[in-house]
Amino acid sequence: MEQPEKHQTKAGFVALIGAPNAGKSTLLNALVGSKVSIVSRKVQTTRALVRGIAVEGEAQIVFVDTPGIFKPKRRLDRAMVTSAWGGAGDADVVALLLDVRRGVDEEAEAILAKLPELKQPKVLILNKIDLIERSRLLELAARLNEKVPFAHTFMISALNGDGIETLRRQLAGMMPEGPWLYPEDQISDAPLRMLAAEITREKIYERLHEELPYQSTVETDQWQVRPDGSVRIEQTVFVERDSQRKIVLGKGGQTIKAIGQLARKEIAEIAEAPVHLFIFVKVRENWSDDPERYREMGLEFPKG
Ligand SMILES: Nc1nc2c(ncn2[C@@H]2O[C@H](COP(=O)(O)OP(=O)(O)OP(=O)(O)O)[C@@H](O)[C@H]2O)c(=O)[nH]1
Repeated sequence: MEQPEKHQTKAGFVALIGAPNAGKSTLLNALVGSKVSIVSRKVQTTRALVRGIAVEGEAQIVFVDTPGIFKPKRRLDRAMVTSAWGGAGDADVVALLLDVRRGVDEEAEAILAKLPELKQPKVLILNKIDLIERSRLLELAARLNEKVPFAHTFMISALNGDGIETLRRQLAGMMPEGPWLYPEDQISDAPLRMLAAEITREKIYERLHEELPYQSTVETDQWQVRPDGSVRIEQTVFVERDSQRKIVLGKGGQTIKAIGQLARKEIAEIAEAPVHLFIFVKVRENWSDDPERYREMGLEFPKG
């Protein structure tokens, strides 16, 4: 008889599904312990699949951070939703993350109705427990488990870390046996240039969320390591109209300069090198109907 290996490794994928603002990015960062996904108070900031990789004992857990699932209207929204469900279909475990304050609203109902289509084991993660009373929490957990048979229910606060360790341990136990999928020290396989674009986009949102709702996208065109070890990065911000370009530039270029300074600091942290950042702002009418922009974001271009 074959001896079982003493230290059998495990590895697999966990798809995080949830309505916008449920706290997916915050949770991913807490689980992985490093900033790999963009956290923002604005909804729908996560456009592409960003993976964070956590290691727990002998297990490697690869998290697929899905864009918020909501009712798609525009083409870009539809691409995000398709990408979210696609990511879930490939995963070993599907984790539904809910904001306990919002309870079972219309959006949660829509997700719950679709969950049975997925074959994988499902877990329920109730987030933001720091914001509601325990009795309401237990009632919500019971109600949700009546709707969908979840393998586990976790109650956590992604923000203050409550329940995170237990969640990571249990998920690790659910991973299939097999060799690790990524090198041990790797926390994200999202290319650095994509992360850099996300960071700049985050700064634009923080600064201009009133004036420029969702009508911009950022791409990293150049990532050049120089002989002194510093990195020269060129990025383009695409907007749809010249009026938006003026807003992004600001008076005498003040706005883009401020955005660039903030972005440069954070990009230098992930690049672990000094960064020279050059940002260009271009008008591209209907960029949200251009297949090439979708490829850059790692999304399928939805037809029609
Ligand atoms: N009080 C509290 N706030 C939280 C908790 N988790 C997340 N938040 C907040 O909820 C907001 C949304 O969190 P995100 O992580 O950006 O949400 P998301 O689901 O990733 O959103 P998208 O990427 O836009 O789909 C942020 O302001 C977080 O700080 C929590 O456990 N408690």
